Parts: sequence; C-alpha cells; structure tokens
Amino acid sequence: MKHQEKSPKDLLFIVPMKDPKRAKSRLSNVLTDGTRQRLALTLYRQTLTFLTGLSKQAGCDFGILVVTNSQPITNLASDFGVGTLQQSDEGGLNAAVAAGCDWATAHDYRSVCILPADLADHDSKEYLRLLSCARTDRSIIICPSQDQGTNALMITPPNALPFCYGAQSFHRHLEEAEHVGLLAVILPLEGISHDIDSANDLARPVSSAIRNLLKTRSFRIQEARS
Ligand SMILES: Nc1nc2c(ncn2[C@@H]2O[C@H](COP(=O)(O)OP(=O)(O)OP(=O)(O)O)[C@@H](O)[C@H]2O)c(=O)[nH]1
Ligand SMILES: O=C(O)[C@H](O)COP(=O)(O)O
Repeated sequence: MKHQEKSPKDLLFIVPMKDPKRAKSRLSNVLTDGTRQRLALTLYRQTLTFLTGLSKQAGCDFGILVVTNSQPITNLASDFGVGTLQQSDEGGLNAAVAAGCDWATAHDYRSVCILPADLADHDSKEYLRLLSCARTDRSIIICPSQDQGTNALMITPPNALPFCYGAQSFHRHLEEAEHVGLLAVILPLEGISHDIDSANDLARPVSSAIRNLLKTRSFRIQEARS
C-alpha cells in the first residue's frame, strides 16, 4: 500500500473503485462493453481531478485514498499522487469501504468521507458546504442519491458505522447510525445526489468530460430491452 501522508489528519476521502471491466453493469443493456469501461474510467478520473483540486484550496486540506483491486485504477491514482489500498478479494463495496475506514483509523484520521467514483459532476460549492458542516464526535453527515442510495458519507470516527451500501442504503445507513448511537445529519445536495447508474442518468445534465465521451463514435446507445 502506498499513501502520501497529509497533515493535519482531520479528514480522509475514501474513493472505492471497481475494476472498470466489471463496472456500470446496470448500463450493459444500453452501452457497449468498451463504452461502459470508458465511462467508468472517465467518471473515476473526474473524481480524482476534482478532489485533488479541491484539496489544494485554502482551508481544505484532506487526504485521499482509493480502495480497489484493479491495477489500472491503482496506476491512475498514482498519476494523481493519490494513495491506494489494495482490496484483497471480491468482498464487494461494503468490505472495500470498511477496509478504507480501518486504514484511516490505523493512521489516526479523525473522520472519513466515502465518495463513490460515479457522480455525474462535481460542484466545489457543495463540497465546501459539506466540509464546513460541524462534525461532532460520533456522527455522520449523509448526502443521499436520487434513488435513496448513499452518495457522500462523512463518518466520525472512521470506523463507527457498519456499512449497508446497496438498494435504499440511505435509509439503512440512518437506521444503523441510530442503532450504534451516532448523531445523523442529512445534507441533501443536488449535484452530489446525481450518480450515473442507469440509462435515465445519462439523459440528465452531466459533466463536459462525460458529454464528450457520449458524443464519440464509440458510444452506442441501444434500445433498452423490455
Ligand atoms: N473497491 C470497490 N469498489 C466498488 C465495488 N463495487 C462498487 N464499487 C464502487 O462504488 C461506487 C458505486 O458503485 P455502484 O454504483 O454500486 O457500482 P458500479 O460498478 O459503478 O455500477 P453497477 O455495476 O451497475 O452496480 C463506484 O465508485 C464503484 O466503482 C467493489 O466491490 N469494490
Ligand atoms: O448508494 C449505494 O448504496 C450504492 O452505491 C448503490 O446505490 P446506487 O444504486 O445509487 O449506485
């Protein structure tokens, strides 16, 4: 595991990222395999571009850790100067983020923010708002997705919350937070609520990088099978 230490160790962004060959499977009925992979990689690259830019802004010093079992994803993180934690097996998303949180605990981070690498776009104003939210001891700040999933999830301390990523995880994370005695703050943010999971998400506003990808000839949107 390689990771560049950042100081102060107040906050670590954890970005889980699948092998692009297996990513965005819910789009397999509308996108070719090659385009799905390129989409996953473009979304991942824009996440790292955004986060590394944000961390350079005054007052936003935080660490970034990618959790993956993919060598190309590890190499790309390294190009951005971002550390990676190798996911040891196919434990899935919950195991990946839990491993990231264990790493954050072992390295004395006060809080983590789990951010999936498939958001349609990023608006720094929203993240500055998220970062300025008071993080009390034993708390979560949760930004739901449009389909009641969990997009940004800030947790203090890092290993306080059992993870329930999957369908309707926004509600399940709130229930778990209550169960383990964490204060929960719900922060609905329009931009952060839009991830790209389904064909409908491709019809909504997306970043210019994704727009450009969808304009290329390799993009082929097929009729969804009924
Ligand atoms: N490290 C790791 N990241 C994962 C795993 N599953 C999902 N992710 C990441 O979690 C974020 C949200 O992913 P999902 O929308 O659940 O999965 P996806 O691969 O993007 O799309 P689907 O295959 O359609 O579910 C993305 O950044 C994924 O790359 C996993 O098993 N391990
Ligand atoms: O938000 C979640 O729990 C998972 O990432 C899956 O949800 P999604 O359908 O919004 O990707």
